[in-house]
Amino acid sequence: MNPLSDHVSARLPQLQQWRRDFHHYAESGWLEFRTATFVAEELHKLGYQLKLGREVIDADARMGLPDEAVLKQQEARALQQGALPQWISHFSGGFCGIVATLETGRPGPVMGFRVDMDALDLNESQADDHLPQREGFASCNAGMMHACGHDGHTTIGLGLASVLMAMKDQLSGTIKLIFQPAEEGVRGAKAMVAAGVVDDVDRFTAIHIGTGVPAGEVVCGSDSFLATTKLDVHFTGIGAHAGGRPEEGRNALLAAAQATLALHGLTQHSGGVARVNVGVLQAGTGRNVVADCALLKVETRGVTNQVNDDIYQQALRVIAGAAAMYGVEQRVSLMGAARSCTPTQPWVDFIHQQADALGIFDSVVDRKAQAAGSEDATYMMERVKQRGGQASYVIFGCELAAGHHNAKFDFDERVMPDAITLLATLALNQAQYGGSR
Ligand SMILES: O=C(O)C[C@H](NC(=O)Cc1c[nH]c2ccccc12)C(=O)O
Repeated sequence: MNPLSDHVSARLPQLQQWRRDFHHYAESGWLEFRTATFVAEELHKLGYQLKLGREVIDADARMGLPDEAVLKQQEARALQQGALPQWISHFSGGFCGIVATLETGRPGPVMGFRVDMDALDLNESQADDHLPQREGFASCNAGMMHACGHDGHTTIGLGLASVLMAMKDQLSGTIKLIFQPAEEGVRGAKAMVAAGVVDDVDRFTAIHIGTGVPAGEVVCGSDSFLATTKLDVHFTGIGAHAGGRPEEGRNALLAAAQATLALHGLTQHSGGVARVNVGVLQAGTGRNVVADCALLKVETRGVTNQVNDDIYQQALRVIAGAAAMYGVEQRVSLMGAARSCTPTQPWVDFIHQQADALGIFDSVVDRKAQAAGSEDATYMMERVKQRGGQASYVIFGCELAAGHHNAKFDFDERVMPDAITLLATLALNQAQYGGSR
């Protein structure tokens, strides 16, 4: 046994308790009020310096913010569910971000670690074969579910905070732990970058668990992120009597339906993988009324920023065309965005070497070929790289009960201590890093 593994092992019950609590009180993007107060309280108790809310989130750079009424109602819901009143004012109005800093007082780099805290807009399965349901920690919030593992990420962030504080005499430089809201829909990271949270970071590491990587494998420099743009489209037509005067109507429902079918055909690009998804289509108000309103929630993705931009421009033409076909108005709102981004090789090499040396992983690889998801941590990586720092994105493989974004998603909790062990090792052994900066 070594001191690090002792510290991690001693925290196993705490890790499970945190994770299951966050899972039970799942909160969607910009609404992580309860989660954020608990994270703040734990980090404060550990002795970290905290920056909260507006200090770490630029109000105007937030994308895809729920409206004022929802923010208010969800804050009240969080307080009813035990959110800590002494912290809530910092997060009020959709500012659920936290940056915890540990200055060791010894010279060394600023090491940044980023985790995300939000759930997805999804109803969790209530079937008996779904472990969180069986064990009583399935989401109690309708339409909100941790179906991507961010409950695990938040827990890994807190576990890392706890272990590093316990071993602070062996650290040098500065540790900066970033707890981000609203990763789903790629809405939160840009606002934290705009607030300057990574401007002083020399070596940046973001993480994800699962994503199809097998248990026991760690990907040290994932680079398969799709650039993406998220948009809401509002069609406004004219209502009319569907039997008596249909010709006087302008049908927003048909425009939305036409646009949806055409959008799903827009995935051809010689530059590589491109995707379009219409995840929500809402239209109309009554059976015998020509629908005067419709809403689409759309995303485009591409293997490069260029491919995504091209598909996005094509999507705008399709939307305008569908509106013209039916004589309705259309308005597009940008709801989120992320870039494709590659990690810096010297930092990937260091992570790889440290993961190998730990001996707790069956397989350590640099990258995975498959393009799959998007990530707004890419904004943070890009900023750190721009300023000459190192950045990577590490994926910890683990067994999943069902795929990401599925109502039966669940992950094997044993991935959490392994992730904490590697991340803590990067901080503890940073002096062994031989690359630039
Ligand atoms: O675009 C988003 O809303 C972000 C969201 N992000 C993730 O799901 C995280 C993720 C990144 N890479 C992978 C690969 C597989 C599953 C999940 C991911 C996504 O891609 O839908």
